[in-house]
Amino acid sequence: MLIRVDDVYKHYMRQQAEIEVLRGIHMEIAAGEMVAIVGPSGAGKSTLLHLLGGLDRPSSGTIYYDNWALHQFRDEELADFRNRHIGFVFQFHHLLPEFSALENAMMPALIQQRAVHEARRDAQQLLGEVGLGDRLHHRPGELSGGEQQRVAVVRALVNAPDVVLADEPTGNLDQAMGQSLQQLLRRLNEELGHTFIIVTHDREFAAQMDRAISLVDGKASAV
Ligand SMILES: Nc1ncnc2c1ncn2[C@@H]1O[C@H](COP(=O)(O)OP(=O)(O)OP(=O)(O)O)[C@@H](O)[C@H]1O
Repeated sequence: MLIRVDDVYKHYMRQQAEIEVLRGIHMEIAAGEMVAIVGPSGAGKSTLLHLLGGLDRPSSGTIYYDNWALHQFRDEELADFRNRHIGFVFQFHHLLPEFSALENAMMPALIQQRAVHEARRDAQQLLGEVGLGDRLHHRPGELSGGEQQRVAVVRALVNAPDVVLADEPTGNLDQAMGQSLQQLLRRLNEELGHTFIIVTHDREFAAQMDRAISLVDGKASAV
């Protein structure tokens, strides 16, 4: 699925003053690409990722997924679109503490009202692929940070989304765990062919991807 961002602006109101965070973003991302979004703190990287994921709406401009313009969807349609086509991985993985790794990973499939046995099969297979085949019934509190982050990656992939959006997925991991997660994301991109858009401060990680887009002063440019 081709993603096209056309002249997107985003401003926030703060203490009655308008701050313009994104000022006319243009970009295109092809199916299967793995793209880094880099830029200084406060540049609007997370803001852009939220807009791409339909978690928030631009102040003006349009985001297209193939021929669908996100702004044409009503809120509930957007939520459904998100659940079908987009997987999210955040820095703090937001796993549900009362549920096992397997149950957490199945959650988006159950929300999509897929059959429980299918959800379980897909989540279990992906957990095996990320090396957690023997951790299925552990709760998040019984897993290491890197293991929790891998569960969050599986949860993002379980509905076979077209696009995976990740916001600093390695941000709270130590170096070794961060690197192993980077390699895992790269391998999943190559093997499964999902499009990955990843906000990262890590230059080495950005350099491993197909390309990087830099956000500075509210505008995007190729690195
Ligand atoms: N909901 C909001 N209301 C008001 N201002 C906001 C809101 N969300 C973000 N901002 C502001 O927009 C700017 C961009 O924030 P954003 O989180 O997108 O930056 P970032 O590039 O992801 O930064 P970092 O690398 O530090 O995470 C910041 O100045 C931030 O304070």
